[in-house]
Amino acid sequence: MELKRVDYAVQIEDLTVAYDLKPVLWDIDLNIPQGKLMAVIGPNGAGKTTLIKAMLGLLVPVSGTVRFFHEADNSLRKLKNKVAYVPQSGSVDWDFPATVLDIVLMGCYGKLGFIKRPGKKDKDNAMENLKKVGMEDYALRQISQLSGGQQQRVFLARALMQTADIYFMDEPFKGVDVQTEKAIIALLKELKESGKTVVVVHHDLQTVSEYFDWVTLINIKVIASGPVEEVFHEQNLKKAYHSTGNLLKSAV
Ligand SMILES: Nc1ncnc2c1ncn2[C@@H]1O[C@H](COP(=O)(O)OP(=O)(O)OP(=O)(O)O)[C@@H](O)[C@H]1O
Repeated sequence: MELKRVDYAVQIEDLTVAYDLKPVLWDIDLNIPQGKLMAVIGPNGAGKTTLIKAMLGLLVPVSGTVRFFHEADNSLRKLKNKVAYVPQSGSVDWDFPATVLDIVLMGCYGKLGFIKRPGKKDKDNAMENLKKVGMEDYALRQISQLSGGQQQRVFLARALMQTADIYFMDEPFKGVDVQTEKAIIALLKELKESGKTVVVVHHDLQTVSEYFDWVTLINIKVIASGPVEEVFHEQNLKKAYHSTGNLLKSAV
């Protein structure tokens, strides 16, 4: 029987990351197949944000390799149009003068190069993406004058400008209301349906089965990774969260 070749968006091998010599990710081996909508879950301080940053090359690991789309050259220069990143809201200092529209238009700099200015088509596209996240009425508002949840939606619109192949989102539902959360997950599912890979740091265990088709549980090490219906169960959750209680209530 011929084995089907799996196309991976990300392949991580032997990844160890430390801050001040203290390892916070230890010997991570992880493959993320293309076209999955994947949650990264684990307790506070488990290394979820660090994992995303290490994948993106924003941190220098102690050891290990990260490969995107089976490419040998993983320099950010090569990948900048393929990878989009929505950082945690609150992790960016917005104390500089820029409108919501300016921020969203930054999403197409990779495509434009640094010299070309965005034109009418880019602006129309930016407005379209602001509409998708319900923020079109705020286009000319200063970014510093938005709530955390609204800023998060603007980040998302900016990521959508990038038409990347893989999207990394660090807690996109943090500080957003239920309606916005539903709108964002509908968008992420749309991205997945169009063949994109979406990796989301997520905290709400009760919504994992509803939102995602793939999940990685981490706590310094990878506890489990795979289809939600196979690996998202009480036993793995207890290992990841060092818990003895029922973490899932009636979620699964
Ligand atoms: N810049 C840093 N310098 C030193 N230690 C850090 C730094 N950033 C994170 N850490 C530590 O590394 C560990 C992993 O942090 P990380 O932010 O990746 O966890 P997380 O799983 O995303 O947590 P949370 O769910 O609380 O956001 C934590 O113990 C944290 O205190």
